[in-house]
Amino acid sequence: MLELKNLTFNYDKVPVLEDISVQLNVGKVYGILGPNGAGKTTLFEVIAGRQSLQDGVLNYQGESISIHDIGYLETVPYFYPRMTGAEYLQLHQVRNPDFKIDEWNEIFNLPLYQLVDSYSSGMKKKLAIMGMICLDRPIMLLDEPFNNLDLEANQFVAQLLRLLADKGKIIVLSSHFVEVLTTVCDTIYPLQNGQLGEPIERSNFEQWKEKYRKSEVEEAINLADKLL
Ligand SMILES: Nc1ncnc2c1ncn2[C@@H]1O[C@H](COP(=O)(O)OP(=O)(O)OP(=O)(O)O)[C@@H](O)[C@H]1O
Repeated sequence: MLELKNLTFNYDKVPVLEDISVQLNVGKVYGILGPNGAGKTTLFEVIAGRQSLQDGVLNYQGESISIHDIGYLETVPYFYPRMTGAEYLQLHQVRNPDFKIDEWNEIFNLPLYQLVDSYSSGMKKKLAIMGMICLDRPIMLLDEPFNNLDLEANQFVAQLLRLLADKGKIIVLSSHFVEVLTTVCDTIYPLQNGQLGEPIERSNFEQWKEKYRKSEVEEAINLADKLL
């Protein structure tokens, strides 16, 4: 279990995350849904150790979390310049020599012997996903994993995340797209005003989607209608 207790984070005294407590279980896919600037990336970066833990507790299986427990897919993955896709994966393979690069690439179909600089954004995303699978960490955090992926890759990655959860991972992803989250997740947590709202469970997704569409989108479109 991944446990966040009273997690609080500020950027220069501006609060972004306020007293977040949640328990996330093995074998489940969790979605974090929040508007732009809600703090999704900050939350992932604090859990992944990219931002220091200012206040609160982060435990995995009852012990203080280690960065080696976590695989983190950034919204826009960073790659060293002048590196090929194969070299990137070989670096990850040091941690998991059993990872079969060529077999996995039969699925992702990337030009692994070209420089990553020459890849499209979607290709870079696929490479970063391969890297994360290779690391094979028990907790996988994915910030907007579907951005830049084509439809087929989108569907594949969605099912892959379910498969990884079924094989014992804790998967946490963010997306702006409700439809995507409700397809993949077991539970969705809204993040707003620095706090996680009540969890929405799969059995309530349909009902919640109706309400969500009405409250958020209709309000915005009514306002736009007045302004046009
Ligand atoms: N390095 C930083 N320094 C100061 N403030 C920051 C920094 N990074 C993010 N913020 C602020 O923290 C808040 C949360 O940002 P964050 O990127 O976590 O949101 P998000 O939910 O991931 O947004 P989006 O959906 O647009 O990606 C925003 O108000 C943002 O301006």
